[in-house]
Amino acid sequence: MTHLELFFIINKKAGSGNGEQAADVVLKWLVEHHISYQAKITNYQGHAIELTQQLKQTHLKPWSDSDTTKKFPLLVVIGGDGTLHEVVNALGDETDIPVGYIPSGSGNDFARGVQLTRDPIEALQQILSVKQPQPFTVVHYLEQIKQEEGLFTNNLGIGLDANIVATANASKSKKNLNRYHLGSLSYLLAAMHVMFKQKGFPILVEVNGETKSFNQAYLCTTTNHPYFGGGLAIAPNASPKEACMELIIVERINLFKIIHLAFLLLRQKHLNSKHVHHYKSSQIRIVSTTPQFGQADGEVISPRAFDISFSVRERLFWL
Ligand SMILES: Nc1ncnc2c1ncn2[C@@H]1O[C@H](COP(=O)(O)OP(=O)(O)OP(=O)(O)O)[C@@H](O)[C@H]1O
Repeated sequence: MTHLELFFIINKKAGSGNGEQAADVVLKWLVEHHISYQAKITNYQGHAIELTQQLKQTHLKPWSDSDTTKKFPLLVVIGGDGTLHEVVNALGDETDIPVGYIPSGSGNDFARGVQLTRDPIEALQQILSVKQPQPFTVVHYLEQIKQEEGLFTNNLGIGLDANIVATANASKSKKNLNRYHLGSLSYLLAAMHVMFKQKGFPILVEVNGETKSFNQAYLCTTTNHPYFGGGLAIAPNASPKEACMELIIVERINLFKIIHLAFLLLRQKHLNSKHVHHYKSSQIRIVSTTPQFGQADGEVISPRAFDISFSVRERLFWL
């Protein structure tokens, strides 16, 4: 018996097939323990948005409407950061509808950021034992030029990190590596390629009442928790439990210095570099006038200019 009515959204393709493996063990465990559930499988990019919107119409409800005499309908995502991103955005302002999560992507940065186990059965048992959701910070973004808005759970980057994700997704090697469950290696290959190709670009930043301009930005990432790129601690002190986000700007420097900085990043010492600028705030605006790739939670935004304002929101997760 459980106090929850479970609705799963499953991306079997996440993590080069990890999603399918995780779903198999989780659903088998539930059957063995006589716990009923409903499961919906995503068939294409964006499908998790549609499935969440359907469930919102029919079953899901805000935690404030929970009734102790009835099972609470809980949406649980099995997939990676991109699938979670779609679900959180489909729920939008309804941040009081909790989301459970069983991470099974390749990067799993959100799971790292909220210190959630990456063992599917442990994550499931945690969901079943929890009695109420807990709030975490997510970040709202509004891009003024194209009038687009959304939420991210991890980070939104303009420049290098976005270029790496776009290059990896476009590469033929990703498909081949995915066949051998080595999808993450395609990001490393793309990083080595793009690190040298990414040019500096001008940005303007408004943060904590000050306006700052950078002529040669290289990486410009706003983040909700420490990790990006599958466990790299770009903002080691960021916390999704605090009502603020962090902005990291790295300037374009020569190749030797970039390589040195990459080693500092691996040792979480990069914030000491004079080429790395670090801000913490609950509101940030970034203007980037030359077309650059963007990425939100690992989902690519094709090259464009950005005038983007960030603010923090509280959202409930069932973790
Ligand atoms: N059946 C499907 N076929 C192809 N793509 C899908 C399918 N279902 C979902 N997707 C898309 O797959 C993309 C990647 O999913 P997700 O981010 O969950 O996995 P991942 O990239 O392996 O994990 P992470 O982001 O944690 O590294 C998302 O954009 C999602 O919309």
